[in-house]
Amino acid sequence: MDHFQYREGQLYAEALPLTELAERFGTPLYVYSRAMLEAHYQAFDDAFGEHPHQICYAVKANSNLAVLNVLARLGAGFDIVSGGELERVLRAGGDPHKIVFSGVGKTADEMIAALKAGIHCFNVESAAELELLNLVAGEQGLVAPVSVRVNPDVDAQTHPYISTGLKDNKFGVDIDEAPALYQRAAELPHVEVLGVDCHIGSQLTSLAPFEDALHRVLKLVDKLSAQGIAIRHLDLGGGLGVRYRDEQPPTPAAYVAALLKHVPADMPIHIEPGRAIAANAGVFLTQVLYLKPTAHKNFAIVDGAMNDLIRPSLYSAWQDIVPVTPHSADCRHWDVVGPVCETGDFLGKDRALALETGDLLAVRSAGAYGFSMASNYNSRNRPAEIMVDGDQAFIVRQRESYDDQLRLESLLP
Ligand SMILES: Cc1ncc(COP(=O)(O)O)c(C=O)c1O
Ligand SMILES: N[C@@H](CCCC[NH3+])C(=O)O
Repeated sequence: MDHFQYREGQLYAEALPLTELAERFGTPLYVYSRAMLEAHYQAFDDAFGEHPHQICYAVKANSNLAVLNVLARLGAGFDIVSGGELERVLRAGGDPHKIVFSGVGKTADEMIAALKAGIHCFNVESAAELELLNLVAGEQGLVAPVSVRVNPDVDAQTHPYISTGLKDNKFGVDIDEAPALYQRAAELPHVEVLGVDCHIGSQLTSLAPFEDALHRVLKLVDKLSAQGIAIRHLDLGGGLGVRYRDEQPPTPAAYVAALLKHVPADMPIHIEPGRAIAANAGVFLTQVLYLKPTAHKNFAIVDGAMNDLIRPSLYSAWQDIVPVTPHSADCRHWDVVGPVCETGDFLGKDRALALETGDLLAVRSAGAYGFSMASNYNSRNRPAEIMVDGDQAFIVRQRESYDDQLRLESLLP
């Protein structure tokens, strides 16, 4: 259910009008719906039924502590890719035993922190990483639980920047080379083989690539079993897409059903959804500063920019932009652009909107890869983040101040 709905001519977040949130907290502003985060998580969890599983929310999608905490309370695990994400999960009350650690460039320090925290599994992405992990774990007097992230060479049919399961991509270990690496892992004293991991890309809108990848993973599991290496879980990654415009991604239920069709009933499955949990649970609220109609194009200059929400600039991603209080000023086509000094600074192009200066706009589907990819480019303070829960709104991250931005810098003596 969409909890960003119009009521009496105003867009609401759950039981609160967005106009009220803009007044109280200012713009630009990220607004999340707790009910939607929970419902999206629950949809995955319910879909597994009795099948043993762990949903490891991909922290990179939205790493706000309150978001992580809401999910941790539901029993979520977490997929992390850095020491910073580990720290966030721990501070948000996440269970370290439900953390999987992905990423091609884990440092020794990050490995140590994760080992000490007692994470569930390292998703190892290269032979060199496996050797370092073994060494580091040995030095700590510990054994590192591992899966090898395999690259199955499957085309995820998504934007080339967010495809990860092709031979050309930097991620994972060529699936044909995986048996040898597992053999090596089995021989190393300070790693213990737990599972196989695979993540082929993000914003997938059909099931076929997931199923292709799964077939290849299951073949590998058989091969490994013949080698005497038992696999105790499958981590099938994240990547389920969402509807930004007119995409029709499979539901979590259909996605999970497609996986379960192929996997033996006693084989635990981990998945790492990020976007499908967070994207549509958030909006990015921005206010029109100036209208600049020209002979060729109409520009609506808003107070939110590419530093706050970079997906449109980075991937030419389309996100819906809707008026918070629709009115009947004359409707034109606008490029909705920010104050940043880059031609590529836009939130949307050629949008049919009736606009007046001071209007509030909501960029939909902004809960994932929104704030988590924000920067201070042009020395702009990053926006505040608000979590709405029914008729209550909580500041879950304050708006940055100039002092916040400059705290770590200093002049020469
Ligand atoms: C290893 C890994 N797991 C999970 C995810 C989450 O992907 P998504 O947000 O598309 O579900 C990503 C990002 O693509 C990833 O790299
Ligand atoms: N950041 C990307 C997705 C990359 C997923 C991370 N592996 C997006 O906004 O769509």
